[in-house]
Amino acid sequence: MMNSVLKVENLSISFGGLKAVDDLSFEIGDKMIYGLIGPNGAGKTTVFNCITKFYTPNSGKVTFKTNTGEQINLLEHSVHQIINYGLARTFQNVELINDLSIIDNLLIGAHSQYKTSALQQAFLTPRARREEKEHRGRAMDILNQLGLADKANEIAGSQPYGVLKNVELARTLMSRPKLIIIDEPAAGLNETETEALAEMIKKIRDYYHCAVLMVEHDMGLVMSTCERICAINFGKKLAEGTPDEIKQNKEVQEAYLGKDDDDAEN
Ligand SMILES: Nc1ncnc2c1ncn2[C@@H]1O[C@H](COP(=O)(O)OP(=O)(O)OP(=O)(O)O)[C@@H](O)[C@H]1O
Repeated sequence: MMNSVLKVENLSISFGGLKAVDDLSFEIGDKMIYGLIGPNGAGKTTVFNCITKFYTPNSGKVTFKTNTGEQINLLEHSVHQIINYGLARTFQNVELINDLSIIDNLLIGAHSQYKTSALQQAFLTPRARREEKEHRGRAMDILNQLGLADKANEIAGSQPYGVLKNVELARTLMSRPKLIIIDEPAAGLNETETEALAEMIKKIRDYYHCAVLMVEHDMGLVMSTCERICAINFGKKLAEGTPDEIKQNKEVQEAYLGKDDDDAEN
């Protein structure tokens, strides 16, 4: 049996008469970079929204191995609890505070980790000051490790979109995640930025030993980054396997290109 960090079992959700996700199961191994792919409207974002608690599925189970090794059913916990258990996410549109520096944006990402109260922080008690210093040190270590140290004091709003995507990923590390879920990371990036992002995702996994689930439309990024891929269409699993297995799978090819390749080219 796989040593998994996330196990999705028989997940289903309907909107009116439409089965957006239909009895879907897949499993992500510890420290694995995993891709969930599918054509437009396949149900990827809906799966993502069920895992991150934005939607409540009609049925199914999502088991997550927390940073203390405990197995929990995510569907029974609040979003706030989930972050503390070691599950972090990024958004399709970068969600950073434009007026703050890059390092301050990372410090905001550490918010769930603070042990001092808001009042202690407001009055900068010695304990709060110590804690702030620790978090600043960790933020700087992360920026250093990921090659972003020279950007630490730059104002987020002044940076190109590609850099901000990397910063958003760096910020997730402040909560010491076991799994980072990334929603359509290539959206809005050019080819060079997408390649840089792929390198960043691999670095994050290698240095911080966390698994990554990427929900993505762009096959190039997924094929070059993921170790395993689950392809879905109409909410159902089409195939699961290595990038090569997925590339060669007839059903996946048909879902992306249409049944007749000649038609797809025209
Ligand atoms: N809140 C909702 N209400 C009604 N229908 C929805 C809702 N969310 C998603 N759907 C429908 O569920 C299906 C799956 O949509 P979803 O956004 O999950 O696909 P996707 O694979 O993420 O597509 P894309 O690559 O275009 O983002 C679609 O038919 C969509 O219209």
